[in-house]
Amino acid sequence: MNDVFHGRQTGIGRHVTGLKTVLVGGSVAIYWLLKSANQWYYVSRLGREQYSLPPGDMGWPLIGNMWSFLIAFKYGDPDSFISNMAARFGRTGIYKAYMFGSPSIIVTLPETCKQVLMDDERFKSGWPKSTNELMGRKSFLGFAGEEHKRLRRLTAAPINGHKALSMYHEYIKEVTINSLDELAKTNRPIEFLIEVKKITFKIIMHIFLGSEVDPMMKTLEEEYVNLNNGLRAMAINLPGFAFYKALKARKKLVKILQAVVDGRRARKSSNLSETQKDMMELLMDVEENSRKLDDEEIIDIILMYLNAGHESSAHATMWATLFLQQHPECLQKAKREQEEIIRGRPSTEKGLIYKEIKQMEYLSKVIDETLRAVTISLFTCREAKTDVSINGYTIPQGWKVLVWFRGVHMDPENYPNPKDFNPSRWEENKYKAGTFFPFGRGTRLCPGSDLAKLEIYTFLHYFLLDYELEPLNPGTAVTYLPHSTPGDNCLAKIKKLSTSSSSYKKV
Ligand code: HEM
Repeated sequence: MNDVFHGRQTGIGRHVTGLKTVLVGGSVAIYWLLKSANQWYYVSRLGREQYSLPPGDMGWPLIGNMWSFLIAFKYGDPDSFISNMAARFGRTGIYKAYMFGSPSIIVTLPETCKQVLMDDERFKSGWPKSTNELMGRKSFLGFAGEEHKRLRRLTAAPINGHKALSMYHEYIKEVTINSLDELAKTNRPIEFLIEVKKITFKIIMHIFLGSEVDPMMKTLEEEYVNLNNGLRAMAINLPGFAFYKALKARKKLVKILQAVVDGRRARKSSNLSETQKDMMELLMDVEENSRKLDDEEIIDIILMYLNAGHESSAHATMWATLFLQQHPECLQKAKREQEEIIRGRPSTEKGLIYKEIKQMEYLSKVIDETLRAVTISLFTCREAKTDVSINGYTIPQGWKVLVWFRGVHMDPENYPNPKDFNPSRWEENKYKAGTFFPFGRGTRLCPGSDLAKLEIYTFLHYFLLDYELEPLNPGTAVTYLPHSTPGDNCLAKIKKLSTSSSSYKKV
């Protein structure tokens, strides 16, 4: 009996084991099929080129590698996204992946990044359609070749060079001094990042639109927040989604800017001298080969510049201040340098002189180290115009190329102990040349880099001499998307030092 029972049980057991094997085998097969589907779909149709693709893994259907990307950047160590690829596929510095809805090649070695950024013959801008839609079809973000060059030439000159920058410097000082004074007077906790954003927004508005939009500053700022949120969201144009809100914000911003253009055209000729003209005025005056820029061009270019020109500078300024607060020995060194500058200043001068910035050797290392450690633009995006061979690997035509600046800046081969904030790594002969890309490279090199640095130097000069940052939640977790940001936006008190020494007058 026992044997019969036992025998029957063994029979059922065999069935169960068989079923289990089928289920496990089936799951493995489904897992394998799903895991290979993307790779199979995008790679197999390349023909012979597939055999020279870089190593990598194209992730799951539709989402590709976005899970690993989001998990690393939202819940773990952001740099594990690239270091895991290096661990799995070797330190080739070039990997195939599927990112942001496109088959992509990620490049992380300095030489490879440079090769891509410097080659306009074979690569073009690769931002998704949604980004171009939000920035405007006539902003030059999506343009290539001669048209890109022309619009760059027209717009980069007025915000670069000694003459333009020394003129803007006066306004930057005024806004910085007054804003810091007000922040210290509130004597209550403020979100430091948000307050710095207000400063950089005011500055960029002034440079591009003069004082005309001052009464609308708050509305413009709010609409820019919505526009920015949409730039990093899925392009779903349905109520409730960030992209939908961003398109609405764009419409409002265009309406405001159009009203400014109309007002100026109605006033016909302004009496402003060339140096007093803001960017809108300059763009309205441009005439090349008897062709003037139309309203849509002027508005899209300004809209793009205003967007690119305030958030990034604000993050850099906030992080430099916070890093110094967290590293007292660097803070003291930076402070001593500013005090030294003041001591050498003629008594007739009341505030920071533009040319004194050249004397801020240590502060320049602090700023470079901040730009490296934070890498405000994580990556940029290009698209291969044709099949391109790099380091023996093929980048197929039409694939996106993600130039992963953060990967370069956080690679211990380029920067030992990359997570440490260490301005002294920028001392002569200590760093590896060609490994620093805070503002990109090539024809799309950031046209606002000098202006951004001027804002940061000016802010730090006054801050170091006269103020102290007291974060209320030191050690608060950092979020990494879209930019590295303290979770509490750096909730802090700004205190005026009793030894305040900048010798400025409130403007
Ligand atoms: C710390 C602050 C800033 C950082 C880290 C930064 C970073 C960058 C980077 C990496 C690029 C190159 C993108 C590419 O290669 O595709 C870029 C482009 C650009 N930046 Fe900046 N930027 C900053 C401030 C500014 C400011 C203040 C302005 C405006 C006055 C500005 C305007 C632009 C524009 C218009 C482009 C597009 C250039 C083109 O496509 O030709 N940026 N920026």
